[in-house]
Amino acid sequence: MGGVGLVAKLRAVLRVKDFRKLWLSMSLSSFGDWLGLLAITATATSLVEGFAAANFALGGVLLFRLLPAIVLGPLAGAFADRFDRRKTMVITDIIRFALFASIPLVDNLIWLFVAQFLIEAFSLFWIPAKDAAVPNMLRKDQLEPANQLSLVTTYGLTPVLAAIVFAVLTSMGSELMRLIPGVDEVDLALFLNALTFLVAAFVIWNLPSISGRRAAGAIKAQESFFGSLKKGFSFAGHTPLVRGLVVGITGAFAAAGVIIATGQAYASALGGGDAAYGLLFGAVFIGLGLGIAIGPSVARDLARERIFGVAIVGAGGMVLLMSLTFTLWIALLLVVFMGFFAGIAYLAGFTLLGTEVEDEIRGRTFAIVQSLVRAALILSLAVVPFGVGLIGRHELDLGVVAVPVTGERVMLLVAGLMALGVGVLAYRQMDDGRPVPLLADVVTALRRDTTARRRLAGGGVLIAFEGGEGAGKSTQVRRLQEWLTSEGLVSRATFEPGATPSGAGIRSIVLDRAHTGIASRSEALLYAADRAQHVHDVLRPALDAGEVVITDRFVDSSLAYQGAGRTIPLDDVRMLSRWATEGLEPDLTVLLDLPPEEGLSRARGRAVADRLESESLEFHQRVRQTFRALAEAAPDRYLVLDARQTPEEIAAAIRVRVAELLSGLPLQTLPQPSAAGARPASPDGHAGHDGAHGRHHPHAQTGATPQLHP
Ligand SMILES: Nc1ncnc2c1ncn2[C@@H]1O[C@H](COP(=O)(O)OP(=O)(O)OP(=O)(O)O)[C@@H](O)[C@H]1O
Ligand SMILES: Cc1cn([C@H]2C[C@H](O)[C@@H](COP(=O)(O)O)O2)c(=O)[nH]c1=O
Repeated sequence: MGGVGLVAKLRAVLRVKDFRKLWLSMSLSSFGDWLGLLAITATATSLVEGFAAANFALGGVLLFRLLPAIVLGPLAGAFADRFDRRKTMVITDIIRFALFASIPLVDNLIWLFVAQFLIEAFSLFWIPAKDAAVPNMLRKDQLEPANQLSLVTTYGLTPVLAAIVFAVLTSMGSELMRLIPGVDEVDLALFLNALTFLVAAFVIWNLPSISGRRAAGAIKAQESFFGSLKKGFSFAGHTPLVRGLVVGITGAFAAAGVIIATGQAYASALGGGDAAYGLLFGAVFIGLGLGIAIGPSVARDLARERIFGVAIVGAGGMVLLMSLTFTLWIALLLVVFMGFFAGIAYLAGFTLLGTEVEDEIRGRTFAIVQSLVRAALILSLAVVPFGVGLIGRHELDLGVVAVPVTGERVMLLVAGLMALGVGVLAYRQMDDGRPVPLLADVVTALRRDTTARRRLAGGGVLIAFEGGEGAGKSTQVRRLQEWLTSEGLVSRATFEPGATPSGAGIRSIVLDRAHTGIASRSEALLYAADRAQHVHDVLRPALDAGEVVITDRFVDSSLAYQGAGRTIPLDDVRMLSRWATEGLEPDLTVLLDLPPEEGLSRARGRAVADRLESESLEFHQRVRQTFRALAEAAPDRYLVLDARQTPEEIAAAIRVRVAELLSGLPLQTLPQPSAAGARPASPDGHAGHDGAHGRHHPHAQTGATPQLHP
């Protein structure tokens, strides 16, 4: 029942009808875009003669693609925030259809540049409108899988599909000319591309939800266009989270520009030619794809604000190592990792922009990021080749070895350092001051240690006492609570079954010997129902308040009694308990181990045997063996004690282990430890507890655990 798999999440996202339609039309446009890029670059080079001219034409196409964003990007964002997003998208799609279709019809390089510039300019209005609309169609938790789907489609699937279609069209070349006179494969690709925009316009027209509140006229233009533009910049500059995202994404793209610009020189320095360059290029995409696809499940519940900075630092580290690498396969590995971290950062940044920025200003924020990203790319692509040329190729003689110092390596080193710097800067800007140290946060997230994560985040500490009948659990729970109180910590003692009003009813059903014939499964369900209520009413609230919570029995009792005792498969009982507790696990389980004969005789000396105590000795032996097996399987989380020792000896051993567990954690502390007396025991012999009331100590405060004296 653990985490929901990615496939299930994607399915859930695709079940949202409007998002599904938008995603399909986005995929179609993206396919058209890639096909168009291939066709346009082919057209550009075919319209001129000679190697230099072809390269100039190619560079011109890319420059005209990136250039408009710098000037028009922020304007487009303000537009997306002020006007009906659906109409903006439909109109820009129709214009892009006309512009793409005009390229083969006009068949001229200047017009190709102009059309390319205009297409890019209109795309700038389409993208923030779409980016800002998507978060309104989905729940917050669905945005990450939705972004995963969109990014993998745009950068993984559609370019490959477009390349295949283009290759097929190219191979059909002359056939095609015969079939449609005057139309070659490049023309056809461009016409096809144009058509995808027309289809997208039609689909989007039929998606009123894209307009959001704008369609209802809820958003009135109270400020001037330039006023709203200024507000967008001021928001991005003054909101720490957005500022961190902008700095991080821009810096990361500047570093990416350096890698693109040095790629060929780096590949040849590694002793490879075009093939090595191709491999390095492919490795980036493999890494990116992996980062986007599996990054969230690796990072799990690490806060996205933290993942973002950490991933940029990770990518920077990889680039830094690349600059020092002389072996192709190591470089390839580093590039995959670099892409992996970059993919994680991109997805986290994109998702945060969608979830954390209000709809009202989202379009402008996306647009500012877009513009800065493109500006950073252009700047890197323009400046880096100069730097590489200027530095040239040298050798640094270190006596034992001569180290080559080359332009591309120095540039990569600079890019790596720059990424490290912006990663740290972004992390500092975006960190919301959570008390968990970064390393512990990352390690516990990677280990999926949810219990340690709760503890570290000030979410209290849960200690469970387990063992057979009469093992001395209630005695030790009471002693531990008294000691914690004397040490100045707010603690709560509770028990299962029966600590809540409904639980008390369940307790009397399951333990009353008059209730014969309760089926094993219904017994398991009754204990699970008691536990669910206990977690909801008592354990969770107390933990959320940062208390040390001690429970006399928890999940292990169900595993031992209903699992081993009643012979219900352990996995079924485990699943049921996990569902009832929503995955809550103790930080420490103290197992008081005692031969059942001895425990039963102690218990019988106390009161008449209840329904469970009256079970056979074999039943209780199976219970004991299961408790022990559970403890053996996870020794870090258990303290197993021989319950034949004196109560004092047992209590002392427990105090030592608990002191170790609590050391340095942020917990609720009592202002004056001596003033707080121990709580009285409840009438049924269990240590005192606040039960369902969930009261918190009136003068308690959260702070680091004081020095404990076990
Ligand atoms: N270490 C010990 N040695 C001998 N007797 C003990 C010890 N600890 C507790 N006892 C006694 O054993 C009896 C059962 O103790 P306690 O109620 O603490 O056990 P328990 O594990 O909570 O039992 P149950 O699960 O049946 O409620 C009590 O009479 C108690 O005084
Ligand atoms: C939580 C839990 C308990 N049991 C059994 C174990 C004992 O026989 C009783 C509880 O009695 P106690 O005096 O309060 O210890 O219930 C169980 O079978 N399954 C469980 O999940």
